[in-house]
Amino acid sequence: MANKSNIFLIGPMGAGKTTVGKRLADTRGMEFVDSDQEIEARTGVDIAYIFEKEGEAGFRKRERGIIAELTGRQNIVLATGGGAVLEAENRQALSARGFVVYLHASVEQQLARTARTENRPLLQNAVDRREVLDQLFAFRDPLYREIADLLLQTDGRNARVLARDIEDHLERPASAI
Ligand SMILES: Nc1ncnc2c1ncn2[C@@H]1O[C@H](COP(=O)(O)OP(=O)(O)OP(=O)(O)O)[C@@H](O)[C@H]1O
Ligand SMILES: O=C(O)C1=C[C@@H](O)[C@@H](O)[C@H](O)C1
Ligand SMILES: [Mg+2]
Repeated sequence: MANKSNIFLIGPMGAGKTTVGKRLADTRGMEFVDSDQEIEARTGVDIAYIFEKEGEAGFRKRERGIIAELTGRQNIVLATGGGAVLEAENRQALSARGFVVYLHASVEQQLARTARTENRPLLQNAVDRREVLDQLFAFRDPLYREIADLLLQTDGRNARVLARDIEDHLERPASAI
């Protein structure tokens, strides 16, 4: 049976997974974990460096290990990386072990919120960031939807309101979710 004591946030870069996740964990008194930050803390280097040394494949392997471990915990709010849903193994673990919230954002909004590219090597050297975000989104949106228990549009909505929306959904009787 799904462990609904965990809340897993998925969605593209700039959807607000880290920002909303922290806020939600604070208000619910839950532990907040971010898979990107966890990978950096454990390796002692940043994501861009891992991409540079090991390629995207190396990063995905580390991400898979972290997601397998973190989804085994209880009572956490987990903000995942934008590409976590690419791996079938991650999708399976996320959907089986928690309540999955897809934070949706239009490419326009993603673009505005990802001006800082340090932790986003896929955007760092892009000639056309919009085109990259467009392509990633076209491929990944169905994967996010596949495992989402709840989809929230984030365009023009602030993190406080979004965290409260998630809270409201969780307070509803299971049959209404
Ligand atoms: N709902 C929101 N409204 C306005 N700004 C936001 C909102 N959510 C996040 N932001 C801002 O957008 C930027 C990206 O947010 P955040 O890092 O939380 O995204 P993310 O989904 O975790 O991205 P990534 O997949 O790259 O980790 C931050 O500067 C954050 O302050
Ligand atoms: O969308 C992606 O593939 C990524 C998003 C970030 O959260 C990081 O996990 C990394 O930059 C890759
Ligand atoms: Mg994040």
